[in-house]
Amino acid sequence: SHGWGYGASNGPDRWAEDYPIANGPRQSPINIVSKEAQYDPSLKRLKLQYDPSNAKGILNNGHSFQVDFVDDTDSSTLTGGPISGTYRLKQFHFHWGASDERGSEHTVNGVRFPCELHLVHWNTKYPSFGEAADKPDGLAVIGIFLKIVAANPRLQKVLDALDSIKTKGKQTTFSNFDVKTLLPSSLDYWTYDGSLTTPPLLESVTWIVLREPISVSPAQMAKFRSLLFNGEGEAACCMVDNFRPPQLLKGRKNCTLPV
Ligand SMILES: COc1ccc(CNS(=O)(=O)c2ccc(S(N)(=O)=O)s2)cc1
Ligand SMILES: [Zn+2]
Repeated sequence: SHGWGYGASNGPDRWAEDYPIANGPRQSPINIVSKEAQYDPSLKRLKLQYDPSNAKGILNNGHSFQVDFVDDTDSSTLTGGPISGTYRLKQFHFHWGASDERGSEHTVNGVRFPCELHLVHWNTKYPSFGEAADKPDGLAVIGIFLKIVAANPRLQKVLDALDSIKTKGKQTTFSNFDVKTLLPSSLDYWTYDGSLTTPPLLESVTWIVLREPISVSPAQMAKFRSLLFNGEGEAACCMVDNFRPPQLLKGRKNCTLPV
């Protein structure tokens, strides 16, 4: 397996060999130090509108699984917050650990969560996602922590679909899903300029990390861990620990809290 991954031979510590930007000035994720976050009165509140009919499919991409959205209109968008203009929802996916004490990519005051949800949006000032993906203001990703509390019924529809995409490359239709149901009650956030957390590690992401986690149960976490990194018929390798650890700030403002 020569491609990048999360194993000893192809994991985050070796990505710089094929993707030198891994050592760049605005890499993600980072550790968020809440007391060092500065207020920025110019920041607005997040405005999210998601149309359930835009949900298209669910795919095991060999690194995580993602739910893809139709993004040819402005019906599922992110506006406000730290960004200007309109960003369209492209997909959402998760990162998680082999056990509950790790799994998130961002950390808060050194605390790791068992899972982190990423809602990936692209700037409509560019003609397409592919065109936006390598621009400094091209993407905006909302990060939401999952915390072991109780079962989250809003996750169930996603988790129930995992049985049919167990191995790399498998996908199935996934329609009529309301992303708003995955949001916590507060949309307070930290924000900073960063990158994709997987290769190609493009430094094109305005990160918006919500302060309030959503809940997940141990049984639901076991469902995430039932996925496989490998393709059908290959040696089984559990899809776990698919997270990049926090990267150096390199002079960036730690984070800026909303008004
Ligand atoms: C131009 O070629 C390209 C451009 C972009 C990609 C990445 N694909 S992607 O946007 O779905 C994401 C990867 C990682 C994400 S994270 N964990 O930071 O939210 S988002 C691949 C090929
Ligand atoms: Zn991600």
